[in-house]
Amino acid sequence: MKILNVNQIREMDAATIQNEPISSYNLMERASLAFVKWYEERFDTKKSISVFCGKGNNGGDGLAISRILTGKGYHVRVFIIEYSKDASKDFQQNLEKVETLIQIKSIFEPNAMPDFVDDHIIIDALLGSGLSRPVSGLLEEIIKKINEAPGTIISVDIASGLYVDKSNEKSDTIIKPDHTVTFQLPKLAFMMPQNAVFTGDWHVVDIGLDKKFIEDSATPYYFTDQSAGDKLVKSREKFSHKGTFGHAFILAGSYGKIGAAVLSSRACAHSGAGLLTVHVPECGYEIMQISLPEAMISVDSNRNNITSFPDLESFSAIGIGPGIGQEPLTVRALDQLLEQIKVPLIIDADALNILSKHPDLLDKLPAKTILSPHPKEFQRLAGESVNEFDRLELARNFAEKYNVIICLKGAYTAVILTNGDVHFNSTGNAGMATGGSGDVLTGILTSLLAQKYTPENAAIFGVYQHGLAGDKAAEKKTKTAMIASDIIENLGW
Ligand SMILES: NC(=O)C1=CN([C@@H]2O[C@H](COP(=O)(O)OP(=O)(O)OC[C@H]3O[C@@H](n4cnc5c(N)ncnc54)[C@H](O)[C@@H]3O)[C@@H](O)[C@H]2O)[C@@H](O)CC1
Ligand SMILES: Nc1ncnc2c1ncn2[C@@H]1O[C@H](COP(=O)(O)OP(=O)(O)O)[C@@H](O)[C@H]1O
Ligand SMILES: [K+]
Repeated sequence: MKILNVNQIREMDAATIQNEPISSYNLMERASLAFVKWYEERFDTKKSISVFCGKGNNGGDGLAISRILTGKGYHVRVFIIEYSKDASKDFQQNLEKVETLIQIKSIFEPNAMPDFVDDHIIIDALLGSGLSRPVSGLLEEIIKKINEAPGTIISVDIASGLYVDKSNEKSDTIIKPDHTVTFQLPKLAFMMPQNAVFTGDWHVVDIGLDKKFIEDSATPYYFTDQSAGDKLVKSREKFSHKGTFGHAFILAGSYGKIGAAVLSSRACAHSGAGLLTVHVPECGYEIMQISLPEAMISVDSNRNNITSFPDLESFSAIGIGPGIGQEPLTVRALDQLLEQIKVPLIIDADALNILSKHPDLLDKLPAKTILSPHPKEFQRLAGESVNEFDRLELARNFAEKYNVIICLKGAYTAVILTNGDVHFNSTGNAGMATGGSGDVLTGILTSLLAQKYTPENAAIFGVYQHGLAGDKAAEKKTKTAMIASDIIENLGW
């Protein structure tokens, strides 16, 4: 699924109106019906509803939603916030239809806000994608009061006060919804951890906007939903043999961190690689043999750390980093590996930290190497950023500069390709915020590279499957009880 910017969203609405053709009033009706369908599936008529409307098209949606919900037997109160004399044409048209049906209260000053009872729904239709400046004055006061109110807040399209595709200031006043019901496509703002409280759980509803326009729109931003994820699966042919699926090679672990080697190797084996060799320090030999009899073990001459590696000739892809530490001899081994490698590579964890401390190594990275930093590792690698939009730009520049693919890990892991395209992942959950989850991802990515997925597809698909396995694990064990091994148990496609 594509993520478009605010201008494209406006053009997409206009293209739909022109090409379908449909009147803007009827498009608003369709959007409002889609919102109501979503609402009906979750809330019964017992809960009373207050709809807060601005005077643009987002407010117009609010009016149409109020009318449709009233028609379905919901108890709806409507408040129009009179922050401006002007109103959009479709707002005005909807107002005329609603006035005869429902009592509307116009609010000219903050103290005119109603008192709310606990079990109450607030629909936020103050401002939508048309936000052009931070909210102030009456609107700001109203938003503060709504945020303090008990009950459930649902934002129409986007929380009022939140920009679609750029960073807000920390001081901005923005609705903090429990849910956002957004039209047609997810918004870039939803991908940023800084905006989690300003999106709540967000849901995309289809309002039939111009598919051709969306197809033809150029954007660097994509969302890997189920249909995008499913398209990337490579099937296992009937006459395939273990040679077909490559020989993965993982270098991981140090004294006290052999678990990282176990987790990444097990994830690799469970992601379809034909053969797997794991290189560990001597202290990891027995642990690895017992934990994963399916893998071949290559043992370092050093007891506690990785200081060397075997001949690389027979391997089809290499993953390095989980738990390796940053001892000088390990740094040297990584340097030598970068000199010799001729197959796809994924670099994670301590290997990334080594790159941060030895930036000269960055120039040795083979084209399309995958780097999988969490935000802290990325900061060490590329430096500070003032907000998450800025961090994303930094990552895009870094990916282009070094010709690498970055999996910037988080709730919506951003897979950043060498051309600057960003694929945000849809799967995964907070149960994965537990030690070892990242090691599991390294194993999956090494496995997919060994199976000759392109580095781009390996990164997008691997991140997607990692999150999906995490979701299955959370379903079975709960987010609290699941551990990284449960992600491995639930791999498979
Ligand atoms: N255009 C269309 O065809 C459709 C639009 N839809 C709805 O329309 C919304 C966008 O509508 P609009 O473009 O009218 O935008 P808004 O409803 O977000 O309102 C924009 C208006 O508010 C003003 N404004 C912007 N920032 C302000 C601020 N901080 N304080 C006070 N006033 C401010 C603008 O100058 C403009 O007049 C979408 O979010 C969606 O809810 C949907 O009905 C679907 C179809
Ligand atoms: N809240 C979350 N929602 C979805 N995925 C998450 C969340 N928290 C962590 N993850 C995922 O779990 C993994 C954690 O990786 P990392 O921080 O490297 O962990 P570790 O170093 O412990 O292995 C990443 O793939 C990340 O995307
Ligand atoms: K809104």
